[in-house]
Amino acid sequence: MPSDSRALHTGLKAGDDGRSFLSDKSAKVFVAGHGGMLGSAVRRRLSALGFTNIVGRTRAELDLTSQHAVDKFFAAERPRYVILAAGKVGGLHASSAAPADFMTENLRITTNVFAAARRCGTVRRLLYLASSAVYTPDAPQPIPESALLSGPPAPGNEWYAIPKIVGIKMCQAFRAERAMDAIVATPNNLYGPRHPFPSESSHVIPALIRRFHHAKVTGAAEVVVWGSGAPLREFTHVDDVADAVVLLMDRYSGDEHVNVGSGREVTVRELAETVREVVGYEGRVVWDATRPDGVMRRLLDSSKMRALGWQPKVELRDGLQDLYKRYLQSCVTNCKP
Ligand SMILES: NC(=O)C1=CN([C@@H]2O[C@H](COP(=O)(O)OP(=O)(O)OC[C@H]3O[C@@H](n4cnc5c(N)ncnc54)[C@H](OP(=O)(O)O)[C@@H]3O)[C@@H](O)[C@H]2O)C=CC1
Ligand SMILES: C[C@H]1O[C@H](OP(=O)(O)OP(=O)(O)OC[C@H]2O[C@@H](n3cnc4c(=O)[nH]c(N)nc43)[C@H](O)[C@@H]2O)[C@@H](O)[C@@H](O)C1=O
Repeated sequence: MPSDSRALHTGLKAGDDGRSFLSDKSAKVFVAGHGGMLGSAVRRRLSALGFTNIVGRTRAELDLTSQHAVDKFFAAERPRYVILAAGKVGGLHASSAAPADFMTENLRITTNVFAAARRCGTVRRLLYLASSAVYTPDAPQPIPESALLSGPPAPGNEWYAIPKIVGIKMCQAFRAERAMDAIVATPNNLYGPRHPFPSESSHVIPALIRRFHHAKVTGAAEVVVWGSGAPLREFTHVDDVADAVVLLMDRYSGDEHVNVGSGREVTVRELAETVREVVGYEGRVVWDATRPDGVMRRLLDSSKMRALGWQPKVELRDGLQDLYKRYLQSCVTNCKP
């Protein structure tokens, strides 16, 4: 297996013509999932850097689960770079509530985009977004990239994790066949603007912002939070992850996926307290032990990403304050409990 991009798809890897990603700003970049939380952060970052030819499609315009539609799109658009940030995503409860949808949609999106990108023949580099969910709960902490496939993913989360492992392996397979310069970023829990705010299926941060806000405006005496409060999580702001994605597109071409995490852990209890303070809710927090904790700890070893020059900038409290401000702005039209 090649350890770098030498000889990958002759003429189609970043840098062959002396151009790195960041010196190729008029090239067409397809950001799949450009309307999502991470995809929109990547698009904002690329625009700010001066990229002039960013292409995105909503799901209504291009359903990535349809191979025919994806082939047609790639044949017509012929992008030079692809960032695959589309997929079915959700919190702890979401994938166990809809296992078949998580498996089929995420596998289809991955196989369709990889096949079409290869067939169209213009793609110099493709970056796939995996997830820290790929690691087994028994992995050493902080979790190195080498822990991949050292054990099964967390029970209940395999429907999301296994398609993500397939995505990582897909990149390695395409590299092994010298078919495409495909690389992988593996972020931990993300938060930021455009975080979806549905109830049961959302991640913890949007769920808590919404619940504390609703309790504040209705004068409720308590807010119920899931689990014991003891699990540790490493949250990373999407703007920091977007920086990592750009950096990898520019400087990285290797078989191994690259972890992306802020390096700062908090317990769910500390998170709930911070959200309570940011929202300004003065009532009690009650822990619902009938709800799952999920994995007790999942801290990534992101030393490889840092060695490439990445430095996360957004502090959790600042990111939460910004998110709550945006939530209040969106409440003008829609702020259901
Ligand atoms: N959020 C997190 O904590 C983490 C996320 N990741 C990964 O990062 C990536 C981005 O996640 P995030 O931004 O949070 O997710 P979001 O749910 O915010 O965005 C996902 C995007 O994918 C699009 N999409 C989903 N299905 C299809 C489809 N069939 N055809 C076309 N577009 C589709 C959505 O479009 P639409 O809105 O129109 O449905 C949306 O724009 C994902 O691969 C995720 O697994 C990794 C680690 C943590
Ligand atoms: C990155 C990773 O992210 C996800 O895994 P997760 O970190 O377990 O996800 P979460 O945000 O849902 O929960 C974090 C913690 O928070 C606690 N918690 C408290 N109260 C609420 C609450 O109200 N809602 C939710 N969702 N969680 C709550 C909850 O009990 C847990 O301890 C997966 O989607 C996984 O697939 C993935 O890729």
